[in-house]
Amino acid sequence: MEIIKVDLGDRSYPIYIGAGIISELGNCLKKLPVGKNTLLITNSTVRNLYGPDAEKSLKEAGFDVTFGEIGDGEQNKTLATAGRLYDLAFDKEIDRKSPVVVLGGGVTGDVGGFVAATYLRGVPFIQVPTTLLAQVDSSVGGKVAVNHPRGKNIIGVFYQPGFVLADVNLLKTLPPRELRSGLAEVIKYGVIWSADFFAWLEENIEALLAGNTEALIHVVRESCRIKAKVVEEDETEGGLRAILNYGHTVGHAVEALAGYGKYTHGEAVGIGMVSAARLAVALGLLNISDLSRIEALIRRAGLALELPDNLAPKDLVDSFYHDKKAAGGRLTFVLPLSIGKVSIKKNLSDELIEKFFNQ
Ligand SMILES: NC(=O)c1ccc[n+]([C@@H]2O[C@H](COP(=O)([O-])OP(=O)(O)OC[C@H]3O[C@@H](n4cnc5c(N)ncnc54)[C@H](O)[C@@H]3O)[C@@H](O)[C@H]2O)c1
Ligand SMILES: O=C(O)C(=O)C[C@@H](O)[C@H](O)[C@H](O)COP(=O)(O)O
Ligand SMILES: [Zn+2]
Repeated sequence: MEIIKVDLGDRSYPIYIGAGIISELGNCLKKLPVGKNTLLITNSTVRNLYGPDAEKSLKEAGFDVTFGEIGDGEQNKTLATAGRLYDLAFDKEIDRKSPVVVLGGGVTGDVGGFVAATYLRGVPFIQVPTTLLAQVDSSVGGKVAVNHPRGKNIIGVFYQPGFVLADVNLLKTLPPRELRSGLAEVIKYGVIWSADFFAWLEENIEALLAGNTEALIHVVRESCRIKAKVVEEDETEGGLRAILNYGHTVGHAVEALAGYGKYTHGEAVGIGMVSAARLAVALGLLNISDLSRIEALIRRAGLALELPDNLAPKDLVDSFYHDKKAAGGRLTFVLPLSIGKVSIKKNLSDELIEKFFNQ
């Protein structure tokens, strides 16, 4: 089992990475000063697949387990779902020492984490990510949230987990579409931070798509290492952390406008990364050959490059103004300057953005 540390003072925590380590969940939890009464939040799909393994490990380590099951899909990442989990937590006498263990993809992690952060003003919280996207991104860094009908992750807080346990063996049952979706966030790290990692992905994308264990461990490790560095420097997105939002201004707009669940988060981010890279080329910030490499890798990952045909440019641009990076009515875009380097642009005129997305 490998360990990557997220260094945040008294909110520091380990990310455990390996193949076949779900059996260690209970032992890892025993190291923390928590009570026995555990709420295990998962969805119907993941409960059938891995609920028994997680429950067994927790029980063998002496924990009592209550399952909190949510519906599968982005459309369930709502305050109503959180409300049902609060009711269950109350009924099961979850107290300030009771660990909330979240077993699932980013949807379960975000809504379960939001409940852990807000119930009793915060109870211990553990992330057991079961999708590639959740292992490389959503389980790390403490952004927890639910959606508003008009915008992604509009209601949320920063709340770090006690640890993250990423078992890549769990990815063996992941539908291919979800593996591809996770690769979008993986490619993001190459573009925003590391030309070497991007080049490694160009070499190994087929192995990843085939579910090769060593390749998956490598991407989970490298992605978590990069995300940890960014979060350590800027936990609550005062500045640098916005680079993790590369592709998300357009991506979040596509998800919300198409109706939650039509595009996966990764699919929408893939389209958003291409749009932002093309905007960077139009502004003379990025050269065409880097754009071509970004487009080619996203295409090879099996992801779409183009915005949906039926999406009205005006609706798209309007939704940019609700992006969390927008402030004082001004839009912010994360634009690549080269592979491995991005810039957070706050001074782009509204006219320029409107013209670009209307063409
Ligand atoms: N908090 C953050 O920093 C952060 C970062 C990135 C994304 N997100 C959020 O994460 C969400 C997307 O997460 P996601 O892509 O994991 O989607 P998801 O949670 O909906 O999971 C995708 C699908 O895979 C299924 N699944 C999960 N694990 C499985 C497994 N091991 N085997 C088979 N099926 C499995 C799920 O039931 C679901 O149907 C979005 O809401 C996005 O906004 C948050
Ligand atoms: O951790 C971050 O910071 C990110 O931006 C990671 C993103 O991949 C993730 O989708 C995040 O939830 C988006 O954040 P938001 O603040 O734009 O909702
Ligand atoms: Zn994302």
